[in-house]
Amino acid sequence: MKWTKITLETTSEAVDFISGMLYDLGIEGIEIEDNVPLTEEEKKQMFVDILPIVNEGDNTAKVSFYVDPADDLVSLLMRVKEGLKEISEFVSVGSGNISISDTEDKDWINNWKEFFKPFRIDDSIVIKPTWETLTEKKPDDLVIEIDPGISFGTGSHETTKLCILALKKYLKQNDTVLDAGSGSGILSIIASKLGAGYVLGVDIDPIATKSALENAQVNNINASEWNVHENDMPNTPVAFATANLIEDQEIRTRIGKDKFDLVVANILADVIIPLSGIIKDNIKDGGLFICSGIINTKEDEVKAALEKNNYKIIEVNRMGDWVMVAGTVSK
Ligand SMILES: C[S@@+](CC[C@H](N)C(=O)[O-])C[C@H]1O[C@@H](n2cnc3c(N)ncnc32)[C@H](O)[C@@H]1O
Repeated sequence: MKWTKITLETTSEAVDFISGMLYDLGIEGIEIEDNVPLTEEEKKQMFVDILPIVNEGDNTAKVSFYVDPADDLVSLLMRVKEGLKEISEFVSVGSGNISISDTEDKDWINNWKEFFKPFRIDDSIVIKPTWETLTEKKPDDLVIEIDPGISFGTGSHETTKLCILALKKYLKQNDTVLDAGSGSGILSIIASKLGAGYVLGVDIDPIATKSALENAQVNNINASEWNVHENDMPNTPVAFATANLIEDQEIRTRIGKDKFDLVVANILADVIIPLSGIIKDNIKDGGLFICSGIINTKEDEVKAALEKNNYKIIEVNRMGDWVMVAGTVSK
């Protein structure tokens, strides 16, 4: 199958905002050609879902992404242009020229693999692509093996890292966990390995739920402690779909009194804001909502939504242009 490749010509300082805007439009697998050299630390943290192609140079950049030619390209490009206009109000977007070309499926589905190498989230959590060999391992390392396929969730994106660090800090042994927008299953798997009693992953994308199941198997997650469900109502907010799943008797029994100890959602600010209100009823008194996928321009909106819904915000953490907010529920 041929894909349509869209390339935006822009500036280095606009790249993160444009990536966030495309991400808000549901576009993943973005490719960046950035003419500002990265530091060694930045290279380590680079978002592998966004392939880094780094040149020395002049502050110009190109952001490319791929769409199915059957999609409504005209509407999408109009939304991209509106997004560029909004971004240009606070940062230079350069020429903003857009070019369109065709490409083969395998070009972008597989070539990112060469950039995805084992890496550390912190001093004890290591993410390893399933096809790589780990050369340096400490005795207490928790090694998670991941093949995200074309789903989101290599662990290298700042939002995933922020969620992993929060899970490590707050998850208690035997907690019941909902991973809303589970993608490759990376957060579900880590929650399970950190001692969760039961984890339910939910994703709108059937390719993601399949990949999450495969990754759970690779990581030897006990099927009785883990489950992933497809949100088969694509136009329904994840919270409503989740509430439906919670009607499932087996799941109700597993999570106990229909409520989770912890909900983690790395989706998008625009999904998290309504989700925070709806999901609160499915979080135990004193339980925790960890949310990320929030570009920094939306931090205040998300915090206001949590406060309005009576969460007590206990932590806000930031990495690059991305934010994680954690709030406890008190009824
Ligand atoms: C940013 S990815 C996060 C993946 C993984 N949890 C991580 O942290 O790397 C967001 C995921 O949410 C899913 N998603 C978006 N909207 C959703 C909805 N309404 N219901 C369920 N999943 C949704 C997407 O398909 C995607 O896999």
